[in-house]
Amino acid sequence: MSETVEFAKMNGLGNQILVVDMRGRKDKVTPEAAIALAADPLTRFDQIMAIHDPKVNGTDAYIDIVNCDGTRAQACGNGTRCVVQALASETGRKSFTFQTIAGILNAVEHEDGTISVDMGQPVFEWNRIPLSEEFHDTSRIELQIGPIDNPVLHSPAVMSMGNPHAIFWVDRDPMSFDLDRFGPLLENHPMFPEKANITLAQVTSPTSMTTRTWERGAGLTLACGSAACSAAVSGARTGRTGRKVEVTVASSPNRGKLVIEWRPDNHVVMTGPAEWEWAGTLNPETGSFTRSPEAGAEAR
Ligand SMILES: N[C@@H](CCC[C@H](N)C(=O)O)C(=O)O
Repeated sequence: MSETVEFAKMNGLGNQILVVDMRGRKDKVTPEAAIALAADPLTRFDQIMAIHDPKVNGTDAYIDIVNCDGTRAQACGNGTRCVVQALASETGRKSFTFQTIAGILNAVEHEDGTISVDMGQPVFEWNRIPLSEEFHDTSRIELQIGPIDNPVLHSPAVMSMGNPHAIFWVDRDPMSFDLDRFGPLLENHPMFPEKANITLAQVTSPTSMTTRTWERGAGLTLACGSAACSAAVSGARTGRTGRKVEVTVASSPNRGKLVIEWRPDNHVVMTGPAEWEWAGTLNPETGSFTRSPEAGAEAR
């Protein structure tokens, strides 16, 4: 049985995150542990952000991202902000460089407590998203759901922000769609050999939009940062918005906001909050856990 590690229950705009400290160890959080933690109402989460020792010079940590169904993800914007806040409060430092499966990310905590993460460069090539069918123009591909002559959702923009995303532009509040019905069908559509995160996005002005996401491996979450980045890129790419937008995440508590800028150097920078909730220890092999008494053990 492996020894326990410390973790923090956090959230990024309501996206439920467990930040797990795996530094100094060779093992990983197992899919079985993730599924067990996700099944307990107290530790129910969307993503685990497991902090490992750095693997390459010039980085502060390797981040292993695990969805609540036990699968691995290449990117998690909201979770990355949580990692920054956790490490900033531990070390007093303000800027960090992380490695994930998708590459190197730089992040900084600002004086007001908000955190900016450079999410890297969007990828539009069909075979790198990946799609199962060749499309030269991925700003609008042929894909629809609902009646053939009157589809409910159609012609998404597709891209990789490290992880695969499909953005369906809609003309009313994304909360008014049955995303819990269409999300699983689209996530698992044969067009996406590695599945996809499915987002509904509505333009509200040249500098603002509203989003709601069905996440690959996690389902309906309250917020998805990489989806907000993808929607912002798609908005600018198709001329719907400028390159810097305020994204209202419709499903998040109080319709929280992220600022997303697709910079001239092609990098996408996401800025928003992160919130610490409580701490505990867990077994990364089994998922058994204990909430630390000073953080309110009465709840367990
Ligand atoms: N919540 C995340 C995205 C998490 C990963 C996603 N479910 C996937 O499998 O690609 C975010 O804030 O970006």
